[in-house]
Amino acid sequence: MVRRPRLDQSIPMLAQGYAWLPDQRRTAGRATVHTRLMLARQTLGVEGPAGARFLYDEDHVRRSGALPEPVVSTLFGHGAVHTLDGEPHRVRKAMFVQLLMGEGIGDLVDRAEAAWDDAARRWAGERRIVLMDEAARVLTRAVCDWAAVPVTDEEVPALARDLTALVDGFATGAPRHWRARRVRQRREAWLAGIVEEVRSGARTVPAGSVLGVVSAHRDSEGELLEPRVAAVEVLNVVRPTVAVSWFVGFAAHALHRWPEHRERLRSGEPAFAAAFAHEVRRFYPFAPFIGGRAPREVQWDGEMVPAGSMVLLDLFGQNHDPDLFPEPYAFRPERFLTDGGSAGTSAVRQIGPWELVPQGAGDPRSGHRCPGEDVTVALLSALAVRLACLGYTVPEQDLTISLRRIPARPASRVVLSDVRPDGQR
Ligand code: HEM
Repeated sequence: MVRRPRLDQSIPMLAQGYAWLPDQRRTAGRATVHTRLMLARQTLGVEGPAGARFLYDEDHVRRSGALPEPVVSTLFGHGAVHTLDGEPHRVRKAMFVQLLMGEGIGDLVDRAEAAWDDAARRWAGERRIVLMDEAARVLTRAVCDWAAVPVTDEEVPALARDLTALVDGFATGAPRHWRARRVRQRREAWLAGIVEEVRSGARTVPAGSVLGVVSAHRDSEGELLEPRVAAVEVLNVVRPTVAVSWFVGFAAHALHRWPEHRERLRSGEPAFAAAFAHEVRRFYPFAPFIGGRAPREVQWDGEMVPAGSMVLLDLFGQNHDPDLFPEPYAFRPERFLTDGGSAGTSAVRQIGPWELVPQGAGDPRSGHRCPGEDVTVALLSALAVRLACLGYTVPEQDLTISLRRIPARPASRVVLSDVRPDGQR
């Protein structure tokens, strides 16, 4: 039996960030911990493949009405796929799977590479650049073109800032939270207007594009989505794609700390680039945990979980579980390769659905696992290779990554100077 705290732990959770659940597990000496969140609601923290399986079973945990209002009003949007269960979720999720898990993502990657190459020529003329901001612009340009969201080159920097703000403000009471709420109101209204233009025929979009598919999507009742909800779902493609800029920042951090990986990335060996992307996603803190609410009393790990309790899966904790990833605090892309990672002969090893969980666990087609994982790995692999091929200097700056800040990032957002697209360092 694990000790159950009486007081709400929301403030310690926000103060400790990614270390909050791992610390509680260390104190309790076991993988399952009890705590209280969201006005003292009983909360169970789980970790590991069995805990993940438990959470992804809809008999045990439901999402509808469970996600905290501040997260829905900033990161996901009201009515988002993240907040649905059962048949409504299945129908909406199929739309995302169709858009994000097929061959179309090659086109998105090509656009991102072209936008990066354009930007890199400009960086060469500048005294210094902030890499995470630049990567957000590159990704905004690419994903808006790919998704058929109409944005001019002049509008890209402001949109990139807004999309970054939506990601940056979900887990804090600081001003960046209130900015994210305002941005969401404004950008949803803008995109809802565009959806209405598509539906009325005033705007034409390529068949199969994100904007076209979401505008025409019918829910489990056969109804079109309200324009505002359609806008939420277009943002749920565009916003997280731009969030890959966090991983680009972490990739630069890794290349700075462990420059021995640069040469192999530069060689363009696809398996190594993918393994590097997986290790960046595993090693660095980004999505802290996921959760939902128990619809009825359930049992887990010898613990009674009352109806209405929150259940959280510790994503950061599981990605650093030594039973799954030996020496979890060593940055080793080779852990994701066959043949111990020997150059030229290795491929990416099979990764179990409940093992590596930076973007959730299980099957993205049937559960809530992120449908954008293929997009993330493809974009991150491509941009990490380009980053490794770039010549630059890393000037004096604060590259520390605080585990207390959610979402974490290098404090300086990675400043580069003397950038040379030719790759001479
Ligand atoms: C930037 C890196 C990304 C991270 C760290 C990330 C992380 C996550 C996490 C943790 C979830 C929740 C899983 C769950 O609740 O079980 C999720 C869901 C989702 N992600 Fe991502 N994601 C990323 C990129 C993307 C991209 C690039 C897209 C789309 C292009 C995307 C679209 C979605 C959608 C639509 C959902 C909701 C799935 C559902 O509820 O069924 N994500 N993501």
